[in-house]
Amino acid sequence: MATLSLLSLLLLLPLSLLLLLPLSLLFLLHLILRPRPVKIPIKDRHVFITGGSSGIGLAMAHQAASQGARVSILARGRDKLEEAQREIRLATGIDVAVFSADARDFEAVKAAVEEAGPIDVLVCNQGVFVPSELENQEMEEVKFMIDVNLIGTFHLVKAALDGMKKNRRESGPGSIAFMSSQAGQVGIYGYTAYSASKFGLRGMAESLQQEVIADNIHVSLIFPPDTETPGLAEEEKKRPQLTNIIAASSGAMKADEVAKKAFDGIKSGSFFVPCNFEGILLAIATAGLSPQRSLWMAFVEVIAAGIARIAALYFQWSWYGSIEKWHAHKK
Ligand SMILES: NC(=O)C1=CN([C@@H]2O[C@H](COP(=O)(O)OP(=O)(O)OC[C@H]3O[C@@H](n4cnc5c(N)ncnc54)[C@H](OP(=O)(O)O)[C@@H]3O)[C@@H](O)[C@H]2O)C=CC1
Ligand SMILES: CCCCCCCCCCCCCCCC(=O)[C@@H](N)CO
Repeated sequence: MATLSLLSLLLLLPLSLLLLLPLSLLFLLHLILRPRPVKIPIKDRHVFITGGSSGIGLAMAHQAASQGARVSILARGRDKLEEAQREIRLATGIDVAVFSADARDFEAVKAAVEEAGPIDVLVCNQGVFVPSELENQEMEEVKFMIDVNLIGTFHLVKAALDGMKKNRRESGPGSIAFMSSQAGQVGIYGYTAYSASKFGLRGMAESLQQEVIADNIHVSLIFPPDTETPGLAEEEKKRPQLTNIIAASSGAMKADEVAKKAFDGIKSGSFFVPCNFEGILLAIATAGLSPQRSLWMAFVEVIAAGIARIAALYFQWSWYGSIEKWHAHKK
């Protein structure tokens, strides 16, 4: 009898410890996770999407309209805006409002945002990408990417925030989403300026979330891989071969799929919004001091941190291998 209970104790003890460890970790995380979970509805709300006349932004405008949102889209080109409007009307029977403005022009952005009316969900998706080694890129192109992708997003937030904060109590939680890129999580050959503009969005998003949380506004950062859009088709004409090789580490997606992931992330109030499997790995590997609302994701981040670092080092090994081979081949 005594030996039996000793035996069961010997077996049960490590077993219960094994269970207790993850359970107490989950409990601890449950206590400390901030900001708290939130749900952000789309239906009957004003969704304002920049770069909504093409690619990912257009796919998001489609989806928002068919989910019953009031949609506004902003871009520079009038023709593409009107074409997008026709296309969405044809597919959903819904009219989106269109605004022609350059995100680099603060006054123009302010005028458009004011005319559109208070925003519930702001999607800053406008973006330009001209891949090149920095050595072969003029400063003009560097500034172009920083201006449109990063400063343009500042313009939008500055223009929209006041209206978004007002009426937040009546109309429920609001969202500000930034379209980053997987190149905003890891530096990629040929993307010195583009990656800098997208990494900048992360610093902006982390700080902004702290500033607007008390106003019930929730920030999302979306990280798509290569996505089939008119923009990518243009980009591919001049992409350095090494950029192609390294970017192929993550599978390409369709604009519709990215738009769907983006809205799922926005609706669940997720701070990081990865779009594919590699994106989930990247999100875990680059979690850093980012806010996390999901208990499950926080748990995975803690448990997988070491493994994720090994995976990251493996990718660096493989990329530097490609770079070495490329230079050897050139000689
Ligand atoms: N496609 C991809 O592989 C990936 C894209 N992304 C990001 O997703 C976003 C959308 O990309 P994608 O759909 O491919 O791009 P597209 O080139 O297909 O569309 C870009 C949109 O942004 C608008 N835009 C560009 N410059 C400005 C500006 N200065 N002011 C206002 N609007 C502007 C364009 O309209 P107009 O030119 O008329 O102004 C267009 O509506 C970008 O931020 C991009 O960096 C992230 C990862 C991968
Ligand atoms: C730890 C595990 C890591 C997992 C895999 C890492 C894969 C990284 C691939 C990065 C691809 C970048 C594509 C940028 C697309 C883009 O923004 C341009 N098309 C311009 O629009």
